[in-house]
Amino acid sequence: MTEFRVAVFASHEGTNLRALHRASLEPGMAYSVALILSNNRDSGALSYARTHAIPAAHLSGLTHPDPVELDAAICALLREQLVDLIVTAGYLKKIGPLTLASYAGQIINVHPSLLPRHGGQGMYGRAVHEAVLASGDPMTGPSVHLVTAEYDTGPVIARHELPVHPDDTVESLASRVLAAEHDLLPAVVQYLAARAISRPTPAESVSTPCDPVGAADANPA
Ligand SMILES: Nc1nc2c(c(=O)[nH]1)N[C@@H](CN(C=O)c1ccc(C(=O)N[C@@H](CCC(=O)O)C(=O)O)cc1)CN2
Ligand SMILES: NCC(=O)N[C@@H]1O[C@H](COP(=O)([O-])[O-])[C@@H](O)[C@H]1O
Repeated sequence: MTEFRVAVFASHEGTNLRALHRASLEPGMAYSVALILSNNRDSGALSYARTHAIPAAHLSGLTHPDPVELDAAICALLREQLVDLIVTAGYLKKIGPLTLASYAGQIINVHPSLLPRHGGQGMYGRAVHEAVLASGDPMTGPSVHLVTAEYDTGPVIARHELPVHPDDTVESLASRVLAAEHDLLPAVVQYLAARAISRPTPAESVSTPCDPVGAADANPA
């Protein structure tokens, strides 16, 4: 493998996407941001893609009302773009079973709390920091984890622990955690890219097809 191609999924501003892309341009970095995908056609993430000439797509319930077809379209685009790793960063929709099966072990997410605390359905953005403050936790910080079927339940790959200050607000906590995400996520992606490039791909390894039959065959029940 000579190039490690990363797809970034974002729903709104995409500050993590920008940090990942900026980091990828530094000397010695082993990955490139090859595709940006958003479920929000007005997102800052798609604006960033346009201004930086990064291939991008809006795929959502608007473009594909049927969730199964949306899942298949996302998976097919990833295969077409020869993506090696998917990063969800501020992406607020569930990755579907077809894409999960086709990219098992190749999808990571950044979450703004120390998982497994304060994750799951409804736990995104402000709600996470509100939960941290309400719990009285002395520590918080971003987690990067493998993406599995249910929200925020995959194995944690890395975390960055930060103290919660007595005078912290949702805004001050969000700002400090987000800044830590912008360092942690590129470091994790760089590690995964360098590891993949250092390991020759076994000749017999094949990508798992996106079609339901192919995916099922590849991962028999
Ligand atoms: N299959 C998976 N998909 C995704 C995961 C995951 O772990 N498995 N992580 C999320 C990111 N995330 C937390 O890090 C997260 C995002 C969104 C939600 C949520 O409750 N979303 C709402 C819809 C919100 C909206 O449409 O504006 C919902 O599903 O009701 C929870 C956690 C990315 N995908
Ligand atoms: N559970 C998902 C979640 O809360 N994701 C969070 O969305 C924020 C915005 O990201 P962005 O600035 O990169 O768009 C980030 O803090 C990210 O951890």
